[in-house]
Amino acid sequence: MFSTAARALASRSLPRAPSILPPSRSMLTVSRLSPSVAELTLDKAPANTLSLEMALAFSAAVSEIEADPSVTALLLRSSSTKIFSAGLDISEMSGPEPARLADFWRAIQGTYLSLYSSRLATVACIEGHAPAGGCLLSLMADYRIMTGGGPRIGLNETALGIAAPYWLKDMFVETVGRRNAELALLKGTLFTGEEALAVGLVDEVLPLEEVYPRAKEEVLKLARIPAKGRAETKRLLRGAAVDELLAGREADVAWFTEFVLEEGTQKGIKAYLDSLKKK
Ligand SMILES: CCCC/C=C/CC(=O)SCCNC(=O)CCNC(=O)[C@H](O)C(C)(C)COP(=O)(O)OP(=O)(O)OC[C@H]1O[C@@H](n2cnc3c(N)ncnc32)[C@H](O)[C@@H]1OP(=O)(O)O
Repeated sequence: MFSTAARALASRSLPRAPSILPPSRSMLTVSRLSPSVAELTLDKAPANTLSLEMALAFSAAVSEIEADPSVTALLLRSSSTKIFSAGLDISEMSGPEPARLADFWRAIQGTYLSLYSSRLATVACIEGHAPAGGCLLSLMADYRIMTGGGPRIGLNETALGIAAPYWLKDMFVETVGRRNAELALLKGTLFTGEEALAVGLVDEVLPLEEVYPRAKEEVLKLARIPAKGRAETKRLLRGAAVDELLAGREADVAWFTEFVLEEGTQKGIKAYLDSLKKK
């Protein structure tokens, strides 16, 4: 059964990410695939990491697209075929200034609140790697199409000595099932496209050159489903999860900041960041 609050959610628009900084549009591009379908391209070299500014720009772009009533569907992709998104910008969590760290997490929550609760039909076109926060971005979509072979997707937070927040963990459990999620989360598994398909983390796997054309075909198809019923169904499926985070947003910020600022966590994050830079 859905809570009264979750039902109420269905009849009002959701709060968006806080406007801490003016969103920069240079990290994202928005275009139209058709009069009713928008395409949002992550374009922040080299790895489409989610910094505070990128997270705010992402939520602002989704809100802007949604504000146009003629748009019913959204395709999310990366300008790079190598990396969809390398997840959260780890330098935001290494030796952070506490107030910025808290704003950073609010902005990350905002990406989830904006896309997971979106009225739009959404497809993620995952041509390259999508670890951790990259996997989060794709999990928020309604349908995921990924390249087979090389790129990896999954929640590898434990490998960094951190943990996925409960709302990301919940979305992962909902998608791949309890046992698959436990196995993957505890080990920090990153899946190939084929492995991800086997556990239900993605919906289709194709050779690289076929991923984007197929993603376009799917989003154009989804755009033709009557928008009102689809949006209402989505709210019924996801409203309670969104509502839970809305009710406990600051408690989640406190959990994140305390965890990240701990000395042991800081050591692990710094070592991981250094290993990335030394590659
Ligand atoms: C309680 C806390 C809960 C917090 C939840 C956190 C979720 C997260 O998202 S944490 C971030 C997890 N992300 C990763 O572990 C991915 C790390 N990156 C990689 O494994 C690789 O970059 C890649 C497999 C995605 C791509 O490899 P490739 O060889 O093509 O590129 P690189 O040379 O490694 O990267 C290019 C460039 O980008 C920098 N970089 C990559 N990822 C991140 C990142 N997440 N944060 C900051 N910077 C990143 C990398 O250092 C390179 O920089 P330079 O060109 O300056 O060397």
